[in-house]
Amino acid sequence: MTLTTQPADALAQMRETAPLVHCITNYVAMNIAANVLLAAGASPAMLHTPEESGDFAAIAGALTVNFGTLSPNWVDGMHKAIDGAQAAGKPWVFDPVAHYASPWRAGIARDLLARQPTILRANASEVLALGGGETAAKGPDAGDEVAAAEATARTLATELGAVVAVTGATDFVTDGTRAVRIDGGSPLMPLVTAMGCSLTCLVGAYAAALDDPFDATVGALALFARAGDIAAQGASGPASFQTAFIDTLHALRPDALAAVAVTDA
Ligand SMILES: Nc1ncnc2c1ncn2[C@@H]1O[C@H](COP(=O)(O)OP(=O)(O)O)[C@@H](O)[C@H]1O
Ligand SMILES: Cc1ncsc1CCOP(=O)(O)O
Ligand SMILES: [Mg+2]
Repeated sequence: MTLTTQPADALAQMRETAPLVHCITNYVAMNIAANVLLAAGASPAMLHTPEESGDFAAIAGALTVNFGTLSPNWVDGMHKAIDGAQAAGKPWVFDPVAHYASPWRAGIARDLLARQPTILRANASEVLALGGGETAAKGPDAGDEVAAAEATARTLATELGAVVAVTGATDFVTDGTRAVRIDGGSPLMPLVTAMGCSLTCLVGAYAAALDDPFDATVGALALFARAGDIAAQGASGPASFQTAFIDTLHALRPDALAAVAVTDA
């Protein structure tokens, strides 16, 4: 097995650490992502202004950068936050939401990728397009299967020296050497906005608590997969699923993660 720290132990460590996570995320995601982190056992802070983002990133356990709702002032705040995190030796996670949506956004994605993220978390269409591939997607929703993006993810991980997580019905995580697939979750997950953005923030929480960013990423994705399975059982649609999902994150005990299928790829 590729993992040194299994998802159950990773969850216990993350909760014991209760890491402060500096999340630069979009207006759509701020509320649900903060609630996801609190329910899972981390401590979120959603702030982005360049006047303070560098100082704050240095005192947080990890930084996450998601550019879903972008403006020039935010871009400045992102770069200052990355400066602060890197100077303090803290990991940072990049979520390039719909980076192919406009030439301006694509250029900013290239600039941020050049800043050496510790972890890249994206859906299959975003990963495919980062590798120069064709995608059917135009906005934040994926239009491609994870399997179609696995080879690109391996190449990107090696080129960037980062962990790359491609999410969808079956998630794929690689650092260029190790690779796993994670099954679970629910088809209701892509029907709730900002689930991926929330997951990116949670990956940051795990990266703050664990030394190995690969194990951290797999741990966070395994928690989402298991919580998605459980929450879907009592949900009648996307809205009740969202509520049940946050309740499940709060109630879930580490030993429940033994049921998640994490297989070498
Ligand atoms: N069809 C599906 N079945 C099960 N889980 C899914 C499905 N689609 C997405 N997920 C899960 O939803 C979460 C968000 O992933 P995804 O929808 O790919 O991100 P994004 O919201 O950025 O497009 C991940 O935990 C992923 O595993
Ligand atoms: C709908 C939307 N529009 C801009 S950002 C955003 C949220 C995207 O969230 P996710 O990538 O998690 O689906
Ligand atoms: Mg997304």
